[in-house]
Amino acid sequence: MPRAIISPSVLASDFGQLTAECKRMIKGGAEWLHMDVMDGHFVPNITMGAPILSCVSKSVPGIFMDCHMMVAEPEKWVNDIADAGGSLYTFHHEATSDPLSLIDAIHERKMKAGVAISPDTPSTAITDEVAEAADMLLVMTVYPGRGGQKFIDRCVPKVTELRARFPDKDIEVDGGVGPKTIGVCADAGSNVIVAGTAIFGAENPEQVIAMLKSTVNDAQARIAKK
Ligand SMILES: O=C(CO)[C@@H](O)[C@H](O)COP(=O)(O)O
Repeated sequence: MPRAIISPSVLASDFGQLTAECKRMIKGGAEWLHMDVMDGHFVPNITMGAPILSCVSKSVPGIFMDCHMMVAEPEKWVNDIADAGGSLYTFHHEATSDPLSLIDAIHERKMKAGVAISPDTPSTAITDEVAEAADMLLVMTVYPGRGGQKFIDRCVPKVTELRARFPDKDIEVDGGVGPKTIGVCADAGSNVIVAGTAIFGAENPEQVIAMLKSTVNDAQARIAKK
């Protein structure tokens, strides 16, 4: 049964705050830290790249960096992100023509490989071969590009479809996920939860992390009994 993993999407305005928030989230129960890498091409924004991630991994020992590569040429950054200490390298299905070779390249550098689909990409775009080679599938529940957007409900059936096809795979949801939307995500079968605004905007982030986690674990137990 896939276990609940909470991966806060770290929001920070400087490096000191970034590392402090990562440490606070780990202390507060987060297993992973979701690092949004945006290149200004695949998405309009530019965020951080390998040099920042390298500093984070050195400053936060033991961190699991869940690197979400919102980039136009995901093949280009595998070595840099691996050298920077990336743990999971998730690329967008829409950004590559050869996902299997990319997954091999990611595994060669000892990172886990994730495949993301944007809201307009159907779950069937992820073939059985690609899903089986990958360690995680990411269903975006907003258009990639920035935090704080409204959860798109019509993306949820894609989680259900992928969970039915791949009962043991880690399935991540990302975008507008929080206490109001976790129920449908968990019931659909997602077990890796990314949340930015819902965690960082809360008075008590630890409570939100615990609530997200218990909702997923309860849903997974129900799904396993069916
Ligand atoms: O990558 C993205 C959006 O592009 C997400 O990781 C968001 O940054 C998550 O933030 P919230 O939607 O939870 O505020």
